Amino acid sequence: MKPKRILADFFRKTWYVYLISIFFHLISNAIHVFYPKVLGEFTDTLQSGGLTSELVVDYSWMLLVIGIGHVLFNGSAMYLIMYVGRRFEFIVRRGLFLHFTEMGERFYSKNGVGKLLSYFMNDVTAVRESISMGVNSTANATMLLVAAVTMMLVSQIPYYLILASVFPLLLIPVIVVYLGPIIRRRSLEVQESLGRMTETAEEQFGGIRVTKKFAVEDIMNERFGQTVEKIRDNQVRLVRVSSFFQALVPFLGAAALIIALALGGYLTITKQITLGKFVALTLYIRMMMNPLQQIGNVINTIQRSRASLDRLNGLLSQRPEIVELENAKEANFGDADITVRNLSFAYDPASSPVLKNINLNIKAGTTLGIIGRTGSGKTTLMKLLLRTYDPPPGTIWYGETDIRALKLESLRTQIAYVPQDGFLFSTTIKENIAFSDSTLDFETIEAAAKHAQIYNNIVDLPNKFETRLGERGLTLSGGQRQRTSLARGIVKNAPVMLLDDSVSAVDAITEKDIIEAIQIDRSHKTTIIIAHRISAIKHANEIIVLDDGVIVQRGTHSELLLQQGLYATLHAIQEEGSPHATGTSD
Ligand SMILES: Nc1ncnc2c1ncn2[C@@H]1O[C@H](COP(=O)(O)OP(=O)(O)OP(=O)(O)O)[C@@H](O)[C@H]1O
Repeated sequence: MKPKRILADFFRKTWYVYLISIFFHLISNAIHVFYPKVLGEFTDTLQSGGLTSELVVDYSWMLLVIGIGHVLFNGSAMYLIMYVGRRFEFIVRRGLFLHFTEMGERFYSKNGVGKLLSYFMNDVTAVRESISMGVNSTANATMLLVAAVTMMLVSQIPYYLILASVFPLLLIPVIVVYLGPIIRRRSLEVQESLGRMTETAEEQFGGIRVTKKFAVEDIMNERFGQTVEKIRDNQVRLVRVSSFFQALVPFLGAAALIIALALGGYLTITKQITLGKFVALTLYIRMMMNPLQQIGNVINTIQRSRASLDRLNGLLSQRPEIVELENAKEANFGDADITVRNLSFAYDPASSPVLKNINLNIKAGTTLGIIGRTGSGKTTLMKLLLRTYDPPPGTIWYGETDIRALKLESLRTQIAYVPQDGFLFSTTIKENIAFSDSTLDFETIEAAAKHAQIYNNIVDLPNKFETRLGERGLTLSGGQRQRTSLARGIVKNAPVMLLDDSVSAVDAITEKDIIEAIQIDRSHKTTIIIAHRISAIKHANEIIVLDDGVIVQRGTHSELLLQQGLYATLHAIQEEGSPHATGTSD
């Protein structure tokens, strides 16, 4: 896979805007460099006593035209460059977002939200600034420098005088080669510490309620303070070297001016050059100082933004780990059994497997219950059935097709997945429920809310289904959120439904109502239910008990109760006081 080169791609699309802008800069500078020449001629005319009031008016007009022409073309050139700079931001941010949506769970486990936000904010802005300012100032400054040197040459100022005056400026490239990599390295450190700060801030805002409840604000402040201090330290290291560089450039410009004044002054006094040429020379050298300063800034900014550009290119070059086959098939789960064959899976090849040799056959239209201790691999199995992680080839089959041969989008539209902590968006409850299909009619949404036992809570809210979550602090309780998320899964009416401990936050009576509703709703559709409470799965056609990644028991509720094992133990604990607690079964 070719590494991503966002800047090259962008320039390929927008080169003509830059060309027009550079052309405008060219005209603007071509006009501007007449300024010292006109003033030099004016000085000579004044010195020779030939200055008349008509000539004063003519010179004034010339200077006015030079001024207006310069401003007009320079302004237009700047506008164009700024405009494409903003387009760059827009295109890259959109591209980044698209890229993020393609990345899998493993990517998000490794990269925190804060770090990803910092790519969006800091890095994109750094690159945009450098290309806007960089192109503008470099084009402007280079042309002005070339034009100023050319004008000096054609103004019959002696070459040795020009060479001696501009000599200090020739040292700039040498300094750039030496300091550039140092600035780049330190900028990378700054960007990385900024990323860490955003990450910490995001985490701390997310966990602020826990922080307050544990009254550990001081510890959190201290932790956040450390990330900010790290930024400060890195910034200071960067500023030290970049300020030195920025100061050095005008210093060399000033040295050039001193040589021009001393040597040019001597030649003027000894009548080897005219006063007009001396004035023009000093004005040209002065004129070169601004562009030199600009070039100094630009080089500085470019070095810094190269660190950001490398980060962005590196990020965009990462491929999603779950890749669809070229000839991937549409999923059609209407009457497809789900088969799991010899499935073993580890999140990290270096660590021990989380699932070991799992074998299952879930007949189309039946219900499978999964129970097991925490950390036994239940959610991992769900994730593999959804292919949010890639199972080994040939281990999970929908009908006759290996899951890896299915189109990802069609696989996931055929499955309704309801996680334990379903995320709700800051939009209306109706939109949250109809998340998979915004065209759903209201009756369907209402029916799903009723099945999920959340309907009565919703109609009690100020705007019922149109109530916006998050607005004016309106939030739902944990159980209400879970049931809304369940309604979102039910409304999808998918051939396969995966409920991952989706009724854990409701009371026993509500759970019973929900399970009954789901049983009716999905009587001929495949449903897999993970639960910690036996009451949520005991109706299933088959129940498996997972322990440390292994299926240790399987059967129906009554079959499992007859076996001595984890299931009966769990049942006894949950039904304390019932006959199972004393070791008998029903
Ligand atoms: N993204 C991940 N990367 C690495 N290890 C993981 C990841 N997700 C889960 N694990 C590990 O895999 C094991 C099984 O986790 P899993 O979430 O499947 O268990 P579970 O049975 O669903 O647990 P619970 O009942 O608590 O939800 C655990 O040891 C967990 O630490």
